[in-house]
Amino acid sequence: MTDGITLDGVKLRLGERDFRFDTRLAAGRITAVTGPSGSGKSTLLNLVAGFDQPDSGSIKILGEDVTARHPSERPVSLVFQDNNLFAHLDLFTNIGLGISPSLKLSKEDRLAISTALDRVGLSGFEKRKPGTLSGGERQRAAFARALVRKKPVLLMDEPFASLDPGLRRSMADLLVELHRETGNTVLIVTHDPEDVRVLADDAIFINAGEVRLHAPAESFLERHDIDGLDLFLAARHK
Ligand SMILES: Nc1ncnc2c1ncn2[C@@H]1O[C@H](COP(=O)(O)OP(=O)(O)OP(=O)(O)O)[C@@H](O)[C@H]1O
Repeated sequence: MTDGITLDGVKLRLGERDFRFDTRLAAGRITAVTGPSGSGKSTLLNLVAGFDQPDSGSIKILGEDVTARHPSERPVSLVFQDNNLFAHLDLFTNIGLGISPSLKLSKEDRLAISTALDRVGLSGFEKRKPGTLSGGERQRAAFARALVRKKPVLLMDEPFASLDPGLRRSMADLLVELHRETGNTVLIVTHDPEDVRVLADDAIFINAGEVRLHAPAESFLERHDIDGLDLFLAARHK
């Protein structure tokens, strides 16, 4: 197995909470990140993205040690809950920033932005500011920005949480399509066992700051011997 993301002896304390991650995630696979609220799912993504720094241990992405690297220098795209969209810039510009922080955009780049907006169903929204969009539209805009960045690692924190079931499905299909095209390494935080079934190659279950199970999606869904996992598997997205 080629390593996509490795957390080696990573320890971190945030307030009163301790986290320990010793995990290797295979390259080129979609891994669902599950666990109860407050267990450490977002913290795991923040460590990989570089928004949280481990107190000890190291983090590698595609074999390269990124522990000391600034978030902007890590080969990752993010779709996080707050969408990280700039309120004063229109959607076209927000997505363009995903390609070039100085907004030096070639003709191909501009075409890629239009195509990405089209793929997430936001054609015609180019001039809109994030504040004029619904929560689900903002999530889709964040997804479009991840599409144009073409980084080898994609980190998604509940990216479909504000979408209705129809849109969830089409965004999930788009993610799988993108993954087939690029072979990127995807971590997706979800509270929905259906996402594990439909989207994921592998799944991990985090509880109280540690990975308690890491398994291929199919066998993950059949496990009944892990504390707290039954509750997750019994959940149905409303
Ligand atoms: N900067 C911080 N200072 C203190 N505590 C923090 C900090 N960041 C996170 N925590 C705590 O660490 C725990 C894990 O947070 P995290 O956001 O990783 O959980 P999660 O599994 O993503 O939860 P959810 O499903 O609710 O989004 C929570 O109890 C949270 O309050």
